[in-house]
Amino acid sequence: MTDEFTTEIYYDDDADVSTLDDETVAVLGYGSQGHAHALNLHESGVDVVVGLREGSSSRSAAEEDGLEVATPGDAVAQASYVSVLVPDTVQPDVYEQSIEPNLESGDTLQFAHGLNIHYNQIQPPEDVDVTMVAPKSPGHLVRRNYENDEGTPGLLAIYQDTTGDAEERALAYAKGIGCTRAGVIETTFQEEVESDLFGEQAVLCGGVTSLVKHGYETLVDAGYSPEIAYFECLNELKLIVDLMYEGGLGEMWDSVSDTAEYGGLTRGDEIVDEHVRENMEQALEEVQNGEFTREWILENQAKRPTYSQLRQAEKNHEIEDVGERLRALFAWAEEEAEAEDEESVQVQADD
Ligand SMILES: NC(=O)C1=CN([C@@H]2O[C@H](COP(=O)(O)OP(=O)(O)OC[C@H]3O[C@@H](n4cnc5c(N)ncnc54)[C@H](O)[C@@H]3O)[C@@H](O)[C@H]2O)C=CC1
Ligand SMILES: CC(=O)[C@](C)(O)C(=O)O
Ligand SMILES: [Mg+2]
Ligand SMILES: [Mg+2]
Repeated sequence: MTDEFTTEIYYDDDADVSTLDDETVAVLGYGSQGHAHALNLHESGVDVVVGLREGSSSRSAAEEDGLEVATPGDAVAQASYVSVLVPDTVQPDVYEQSIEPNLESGDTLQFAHGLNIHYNQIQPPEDVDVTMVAPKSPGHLVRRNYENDEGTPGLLAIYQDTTGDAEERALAYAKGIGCTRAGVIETTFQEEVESDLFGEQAVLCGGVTSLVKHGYETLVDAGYSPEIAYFECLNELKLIVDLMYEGGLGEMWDSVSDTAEYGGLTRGDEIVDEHVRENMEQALEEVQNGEFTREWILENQAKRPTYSQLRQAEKNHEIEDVGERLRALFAWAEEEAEAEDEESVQVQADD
């Protein structure tokens, strides 16, 4: 642990996976996060059982990966540590049907995102620990980083500590999935949920795809070739972000030309301007006051009409077609396609 920062950050030396030696961890769900947590914990020496419904297509993937699989209810009954890694929208049902009836006093209920606890969709009994270890990464990279002896930063929060050991056990879990290699920040469920929802909407997923599409469309509508627009606005973004990831904004500015730096510094804030900032504040407010979550819950109750439509429109965007054709011609594309095939056999998230 270090006190150089505004908040506590834990590293490998602060955690001991053997804290979980006498426990069985039930990992419910074998999707993006589920497969990564289950496999990383298993390889860290933790006793893992994966909880999946009979007939779930994830079952064969988990079994082929050498993991023990049971129904969600049986997995919870066997375990003292229950990691809830089914989609946020199904967690309340899974909780009601399979978790609650099989929870015992002193068990731990562990989440990778605090949505259902923070917005009161799951109300656990008072005699269990409720914790969160939330990797700040897509699940597939939690797995890839672990396999490459690297780590993924994560957040840790304790909502309820009845045993007195909640923190120690959550740290052991965080170490087991590889998060303490990169740093685990202590936070609250509220701070994790609000910052995570804001981040994915405004910057990571929503903001960046919108920026890419606007850039692409501006060029193509002005008569430039779709292939050039794709390389300029999508492909090269990864290369630029890699530099920021490695060395901050400064390393990126140092690597690009002075012309790019001057153009970026003068035009960037004119394009992504104060109005965008106001929109971000609005999105944050809708997260904070629960409006976004209410909308998402109702959208699911209505069987996702808006979500399905928007997903389809995104799939149909011209940039997806151009990109697919260009990526297929990358010299290393065959190797990548093979690796992806292997991964998709391993992880079938939607079943
Ligand atoms: N996707 C990501 O990279 C991240 C996800 N999280 C959080 O992790 C949790 C899990 O999210 P993902 O990994 O994206 O989920 P996912 O959508 O990849 O999970 C699918 C898995 O859940 C199982 N499943 C689906 N419906 C089920 C049901 N009714 N009963 C039992 N099992 C069911 C499927 O069989 C599959 O194994 C969520 O709380 C999410 O917010 C946190 C950080 C990043
Ligand atoms: C990958 C991640 O951390 C997200 C964007 O918060 C999520 O998938 O929910
Ligand atoms: Mg996140
Ligand atoms: Mg998220």
